[in-house]
Amino acid sequence: MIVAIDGPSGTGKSSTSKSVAAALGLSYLDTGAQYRAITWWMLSNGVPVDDQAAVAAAAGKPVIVSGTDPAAPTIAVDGADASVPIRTEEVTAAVSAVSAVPEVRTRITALQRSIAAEAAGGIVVEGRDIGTTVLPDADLKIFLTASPEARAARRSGELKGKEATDVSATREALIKRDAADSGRKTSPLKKADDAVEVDTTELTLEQVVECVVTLVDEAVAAKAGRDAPAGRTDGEKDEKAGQISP
Ligand SMILES: Nc1ncnc2c1ncn2[C@@H]1O[C@H](COP(=O)(O)OP(=O)(O)O)[C@@H](O)[C@H]1O
Ligand SMILES: Nc1ccn([C@@H]2O[C@H](COP(=O)(O)OP(=O)(O)O)[C@@H](O)[C@H]2O)c(=O)n1
Repeated sequence: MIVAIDGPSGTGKSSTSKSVAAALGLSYLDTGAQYRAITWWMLSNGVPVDDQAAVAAAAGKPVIVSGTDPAAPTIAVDGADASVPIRTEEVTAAVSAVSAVPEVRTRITALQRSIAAEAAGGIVVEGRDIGTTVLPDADLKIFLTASPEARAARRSGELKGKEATDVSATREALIKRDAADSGRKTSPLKKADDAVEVDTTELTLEQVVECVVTLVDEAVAAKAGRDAPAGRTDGEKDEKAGQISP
């Protein structure tokens, strides 16, 4: 079971994906953390993030490793834990420019596909282009939305000090990042045609999780129906299998 959850910032992708994965025993991948990690590496290594050619030339250098346990997801760059530094304002302001570089996307997309392929028990992958580009054959695609006001209020609730009170600055920064992510040439933020859209503005996190768990259960049932050979019951299938390999 592969579940793709996309949408702009503050719609609840990370919180929902982690809870759904934990509830259903699936792995979890935060692809935004990977783009943040490569951005942090560029900033730490003096690569000018507005210089596409410089970013492209360095795109293959950092070694990024994601841990996919939804109860304790991890992100490491060149062997060091990067979970704290990738959340700074500096990284947040630079990540859209770095993630728009095609060489960066090619590398990170390949990494994401290999992680999804290795997740034998299934995985929830969240980001911006999972349903459209990274995993177009996902069993279930969800696109989360929410009003800019709700998203800004949620995000500023997470920030400390002065930023926490400045909801309008957070809102402007969010809108700017959405525009950059939606407007880029390579793999923009976009709802896949076959994604289910869930507007979370008026929903609690618990309600969103419940809604997504129901959608996953339905997708699992539909997949089981598709995989069962036509015209045979499960009992007949077991009997037949038993004859071939006792
Ligand atoms: N439906 C919701 N109602 C209220 N707060 C929410 C809801 N969904 C998420 N949040 C909160 O909003 C913040 C941003 O959520 P997050 O899951 O990080 O969003 P995203 O990954 O889409 O950027 C978190 O503090 C989270 O707890
Ligand atoms: N699949 C993805 C995921 C993130 N990103 C980029 O990474 C940035 C950070 O993603 P994130 O999910 O951590 O952002 P938040 O919504 O948590 O603030 C986004 O603004 C995009 O520029 C992307 O391009 N493609």
